[in-house]
Amino acid sequence: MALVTLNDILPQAKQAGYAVGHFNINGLIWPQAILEAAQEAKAPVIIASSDRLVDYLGGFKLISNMVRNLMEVQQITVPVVLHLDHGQSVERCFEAIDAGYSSVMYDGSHFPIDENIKNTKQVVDYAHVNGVSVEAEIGTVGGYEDGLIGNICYANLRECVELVEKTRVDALAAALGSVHGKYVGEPKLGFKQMAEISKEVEIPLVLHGASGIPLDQLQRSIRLGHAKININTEMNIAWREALQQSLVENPEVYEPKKLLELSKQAIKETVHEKIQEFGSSNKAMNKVE
Ligand SMILES: O=C(O)C[C@@H](O)[C@H](O)C(=O)COP(=O)(O)O
Ligand SMILES: [Zn+2]
Repeated sequence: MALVTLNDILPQAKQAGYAVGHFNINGLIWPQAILEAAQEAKAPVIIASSDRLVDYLGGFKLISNMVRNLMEVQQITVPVVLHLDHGQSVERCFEAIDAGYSSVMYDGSHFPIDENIKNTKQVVDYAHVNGVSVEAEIGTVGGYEDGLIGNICYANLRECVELVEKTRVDALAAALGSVHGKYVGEPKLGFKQMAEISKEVEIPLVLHGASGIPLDQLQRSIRLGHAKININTEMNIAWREALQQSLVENPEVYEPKKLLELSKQAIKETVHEKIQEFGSSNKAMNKVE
């Protein structure tokens, strides 16, 4: 199956009350594990490369070819989106589109709203002509974002409505108290503001920094319009713990493939767990009406 866009999978997820998992890649075993889990669970899936890691991973073209080739080799039949996460400039989004990504996020959240809207609109115009979907961001997710440490800054309702109307973006990440990386203490999402934004903004919402958010808060966010949920940290913690176990248990082994097998399984198990939590298993066959 060819890559699909957010528009092929998020509207029906929102309507039916589940969310599609967005999983970041940090090396070859991540897309392998994510695709295996999604295929086994019969779940649509979003494979994302964060802009801050694109060059480290070999560049847009390599990532695009890698994901397409893995889909062929692994005989993947579930819908897969290849998405640029936290695109750092309009030009970087154009590069990802030219390299074959089926979706991009332009992260203009650190700009004043007028500039965020102007830049997001440029990305949307180019993306839509090329059949690619676009996610935008308003407000600041706490923790590590876009290569910078940010303090939480809630999305403003009026700005969300204005950005969506003026740019015709396909999905909106409205910062509402979530944090990238590990939470210190219990996550507390702003459900009052979430309900207000969800009422006024018709397009699917995106939850960043979802690692560590308890199931009840995830499910409440899904009921309030979140159809895309981003996970990176939980996969990486599972990877690290399994790698450490492999190294301790096999002091004589130096073949990377053997040492990495357990950590690949750990990534896969995390993706399986999240797919169950988000309610997207067995949703791969839903077609866009
Ligand atoms: O780490 C990145 O660059 C990607 C993340 O920002 C991703 O967009 C995300 O929101 C995942 O959050 P996490 O699970 O809390 O790492
Ligand atoms: Zn994020």
